[in-house]
Amino acid sequence: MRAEDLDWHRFADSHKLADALASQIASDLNQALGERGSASLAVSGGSTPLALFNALSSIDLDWSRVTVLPVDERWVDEDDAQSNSRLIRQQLLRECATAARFISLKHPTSQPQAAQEACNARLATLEQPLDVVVLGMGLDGHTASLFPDAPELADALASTRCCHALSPASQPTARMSLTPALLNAARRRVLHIEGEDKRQVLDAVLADPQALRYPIAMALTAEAAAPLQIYWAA
Ligand SMILES: O=C1O[C@H](COP(=O)(O)O)[C@@H](O)[C@H](O)[C@H]1O
Repeated sequence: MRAEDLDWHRFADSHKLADALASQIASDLNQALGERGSASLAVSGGSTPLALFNALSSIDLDWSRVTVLPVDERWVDEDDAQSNSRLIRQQLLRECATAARFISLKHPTSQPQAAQEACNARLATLEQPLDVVVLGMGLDGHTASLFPDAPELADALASTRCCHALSPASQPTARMSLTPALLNAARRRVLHIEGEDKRQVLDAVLADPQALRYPIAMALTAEAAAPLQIYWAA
């Protein structure tokens, strides 16, 4: 696959991107509510989605029938500044979106490996496939918490379950990540990246799409349920 074969949505800045992506997500969620009575949205953590969360939280839809969950979690307390759950609760589940149901990946175990069964059981209550998945990407090519230097990466990529625990050597905390099996089955799949440096990483991935070196390559598979849309801002 080449960069020009992907479904690119390019924006001059993060705010224009956030407004456009929030409108598309709201439209997808409304369609799901109309067709199935409920909707689901899996979002990334980190710093990139802040403007998106802000734009989405001000959109009026029936959030009480929407389930929101993180695509990954850092194994810290949910009130820790590093917690993706905390970020989503504080920045997305407010204003119009306060009523959304939230599914956390965090469990009270010291390591995520001990919570993998319980986390998979919790996720099994979700209606599948997910309606919308918004992935991010790090400069090392990781997406969700599928890190290139995690010993569990190959197992997570091959898993048929919903989530997998990983311990990336580069990260201060272990992680829980949704798996490609769940992420790639979504009705809408978006990769939200910003900056020239991340665009160059994506170019490198396309030139050498080995999933273990660049875990984001798992999202570029032709076997996914929907094409991957790239939302990029300079
Ligand atoms: O650690 C994480 O990093 C990625 C990328 O984060 P960003 O700060 O570069 O936007 C993120 O997508 C993931 O959810 C998060 O846990």
